[in-house]
Amino acid sequence: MEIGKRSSNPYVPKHLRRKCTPIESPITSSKAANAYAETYGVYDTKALVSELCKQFYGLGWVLGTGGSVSVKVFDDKEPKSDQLIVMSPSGVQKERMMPEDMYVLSSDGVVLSTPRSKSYPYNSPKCSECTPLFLQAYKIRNAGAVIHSHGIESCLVTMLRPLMKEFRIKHMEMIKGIEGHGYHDELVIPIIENTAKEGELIDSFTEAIRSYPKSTAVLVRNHGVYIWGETWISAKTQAECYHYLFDAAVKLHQLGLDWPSTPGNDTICSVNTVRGLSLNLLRGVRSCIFIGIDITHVSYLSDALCSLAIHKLVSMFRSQRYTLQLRLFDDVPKALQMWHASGIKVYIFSGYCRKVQQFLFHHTNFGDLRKYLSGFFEGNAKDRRSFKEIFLTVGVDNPADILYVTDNLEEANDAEAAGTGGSVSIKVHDFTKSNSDQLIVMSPSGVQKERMVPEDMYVLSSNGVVLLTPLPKPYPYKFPKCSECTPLFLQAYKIRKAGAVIYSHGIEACLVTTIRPLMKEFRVILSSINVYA
Ligand SMILES: CSC[C@@H](O)[C@@H](O)C(=O)COP(=O)(O)O
Ligand SMILES: [Zn+2]
Repeated sequence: MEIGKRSSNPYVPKHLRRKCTPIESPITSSKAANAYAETYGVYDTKALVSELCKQFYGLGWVLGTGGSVSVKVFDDKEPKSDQLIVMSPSGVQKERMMPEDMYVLSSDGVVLSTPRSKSYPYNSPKCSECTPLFLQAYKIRNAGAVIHSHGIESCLVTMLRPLMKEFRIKHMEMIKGIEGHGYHDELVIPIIENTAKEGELIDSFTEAIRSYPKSTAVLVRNHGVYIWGETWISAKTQAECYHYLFDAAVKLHQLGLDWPSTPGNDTICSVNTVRGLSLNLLRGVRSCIFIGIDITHVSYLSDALCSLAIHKLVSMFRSQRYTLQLRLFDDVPKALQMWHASGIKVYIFSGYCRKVQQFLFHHTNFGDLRKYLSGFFEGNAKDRRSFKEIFLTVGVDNPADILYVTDNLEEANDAEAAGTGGSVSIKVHDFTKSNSDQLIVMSPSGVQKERMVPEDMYVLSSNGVVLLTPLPKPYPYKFPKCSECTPLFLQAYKIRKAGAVIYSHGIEACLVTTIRPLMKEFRVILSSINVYA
């Protein structure tokens, strides 16, 4: 393991990463191994496990010191089977966990780092009793993270049919969230019998893992569930889906319904992928980027000024009678900064004279951004000569090395025809356009929704063309993909002129369709609650 060259652990969300100097010595002894166990890659994972403990406490999975969480320390130079393991301690209040409370183990279970003892009334630290079981999931299934939950649903679901050695469920959309399963698959999870001590589960647990190679969970009767995944994201996502399905089974049982025979709707078609332009700004090498600007980006003190010529506005501004500001969306300065830092030259291209362009980028809502710009060009996207002039001036051999960025699809097509390597809109909100012309912001597919930030969103034109794709994140995050719900959302926007659409997997929304399997409508009468469309 080479330590000195280690960069911050991309496996862990950015806000949890620690900035500190890595330890320089390679691991040659157990002392060095202990030193490695304190590097920031390990610290980041400790921070992640303590954050997950808090989150899982909120979900009721690790109440009363029950349950446990463990994640491998990602290291792209080591096979996963050799990577270190961070483990929550035994008998602790999970919602109060801090990174320094965590244990670090070698891949074969040797404790490399023990948390410091705390004064009375805390017990002296002890590694989780789940350790031997976690190690089996790591070893046999090559897991990247293992979660043990005491969530009440996972306990109750094993009690409904005390003689059953398996939990089975089908015809539930959330089954798709379990690795290796589709909507039409039946989910089967082994149930093992509880023992007085967690460690005594080891034989039946190991046998269950081996006998159910498709399962990524083992239920422990009257106790809880063990869940693992290739990465912490996969383990967590699956854990959420498993708990949802256990909850659904318990509720269906309460309703007197037999959950495995829940009828499905096999007529649902698979959704089409969205056609259109999906261009990621970081994909492919570009030597320079051109940004087209037009009047829609400029906000004025008074709407009445909108129709005035930009030159006049500038002179009015100079006369100090009005305030003029180039209003940019939050991600614009970030993008400019990022491109600038990575050596990409960014130019402004606009029908406005260069003086005006400079003036606007001098006075933005993020201050003077001219330092990120390499030049200003005046021209018309329709005029090929403008582009020829640009190619000559900036000195690119291949016009495809230029990325032309605009909020105007027509202009983008003109630029592309002139040979620039594609086009993408940054963002635009044109208040003059009607509702049906407005852009759509869409959450991405297969993501942890509670961790979403504005930069993770897709931007689509009103007819479903993807105009802006979020940047990819490092492992273990998946490559961005637009929501599978997109075609359905577009219908609600188009047919109902909706301003927003929400698609919920709320368990109530699911169960209400199951109660009367043959009914094609949900109706409420004589109720004090009215359902509004
Ligand atoms: C409520 S105590 C539960 C424990 O005995 C055990 O089942 C458990 O899940 C947690 O083990 P721990 O050793 O605290 O990590
Ligand atoms: Zn337990």
